[in-house]
Amino acid sequence: MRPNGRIQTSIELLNEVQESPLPMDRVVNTYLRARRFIGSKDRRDINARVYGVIRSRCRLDWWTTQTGLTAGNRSAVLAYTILVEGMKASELDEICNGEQYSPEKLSDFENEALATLQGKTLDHPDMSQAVMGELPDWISGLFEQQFGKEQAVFEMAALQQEATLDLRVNLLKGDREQAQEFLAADDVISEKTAHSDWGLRVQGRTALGNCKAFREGLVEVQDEGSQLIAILCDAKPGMSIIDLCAGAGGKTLALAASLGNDGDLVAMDVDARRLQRAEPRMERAGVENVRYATLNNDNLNKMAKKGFDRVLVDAPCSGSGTWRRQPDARLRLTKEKYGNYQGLQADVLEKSAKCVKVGGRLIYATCSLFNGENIDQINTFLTKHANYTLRDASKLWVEVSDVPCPFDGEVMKLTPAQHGLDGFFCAVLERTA
Ligand SMILES: C[S@@+](CC[C@H](N)C(=O)[O-])C[C@H]1O[C@@H](n2cnc3c(N)ncnc32)[C@H](O)[C@@H]1O
Repeated sequence: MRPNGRIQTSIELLNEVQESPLPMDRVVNTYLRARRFIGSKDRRDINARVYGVIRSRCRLDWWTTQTGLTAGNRSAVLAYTILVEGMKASELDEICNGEQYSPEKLSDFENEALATLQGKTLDHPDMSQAVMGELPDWISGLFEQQFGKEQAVFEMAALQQEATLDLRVNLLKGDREQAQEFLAADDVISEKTAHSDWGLRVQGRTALGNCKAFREGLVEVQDEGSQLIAILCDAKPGMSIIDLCAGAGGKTLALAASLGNDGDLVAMDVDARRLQRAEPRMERAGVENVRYATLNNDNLNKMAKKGFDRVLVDAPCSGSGTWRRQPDARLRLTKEKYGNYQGLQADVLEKSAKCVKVGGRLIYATCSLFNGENIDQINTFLTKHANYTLRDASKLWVEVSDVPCPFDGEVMKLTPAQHGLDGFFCAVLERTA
């Protein structure tokens, strides 16, 4: 592929990402899978540009607006080639020749505007905090409210970094030392994670599908922060547990390992297709005691009759804590969607309350950084449910792990800037009557 073909493909791919309701990584994979003729070097180039543009989209739009260009995928990619890739404006003009597979020829206006970007850097001192933080204004405002002006800058910057690749070792199949050996045999170097004693952090990027440790279920991909939520569930062999928003089973797998295949584990979700994706993962991991149930009133009533030791509510949320991994998600979140998530969270918390037995625990978690989805939900719940009490999570931590507690206070709040992990929230409530 020639450079102009790569640039045009990047523009087309960004158009597809914009039009699809699916997460960016799925759109990119589907697009490239359908075009096997695109070679590996071209793929790497296109991938790097497409993700680079999304990660710097607010700053690129700031620049294109300054120059009078219409903000859009074409302008953003063209500006990116100059501001980030260091291409000369004259070279860009030459290669955008309008021939087959090339971007449309640059207009005189585009040409002049793009030429003014040459020699400039992506960052500019006149950019607002929101633009520098690569967030829409209203979300930048939420960060400021939440963390204060100074810390908000660090949190927003941390969300722009690439996330690490963390694995959870499946204790049903082996331990961390064994997993490290297996991975090393496939040239994957890892180190033990600091806070989760089930975790390994992989150096660099790797195709895990080629590793025996992954294929045989000894390791699963799971951010260390997400592992800490499973640790706080304090699941023990023989317990009964519902994972109420199990999705494709990330946390169910961790809970299953704690149960050691002894106990009753129910994976529920409103989305039956997501639950189906959990099944092969459970099989690979050697999990034998999980049952699946759609999250509906009938099934909830059945679960309520039984009463469970633990109910994990890994609630649907804005996902703001995971924006290092999904840089497109921050551009897709609207005020309306954010409000809807809060409604869903209150609803699912309410539903879960009746499934916990007296003395049992309700564990509420999100991968959001915002109080509106986190502590505010817990406070509202507690005002309505006098039979629940908040257990101090940092004290509980000492009972469940030998590793020093990675957070302070009654609830777990992890942030990319403070912990180097995805952002997570977790509160443990105990049913007293
Ligand atoms: C954060 S994800 C769960 C991730 C999963 N626990 C894991 O560790 O891989 C939230 C899940 O909540 C489910 N969910 C539950 N109730 C929902 C509702 N009312 N509307 C939308 N999604 C809901 C979604 O289908 C989604 O799978």
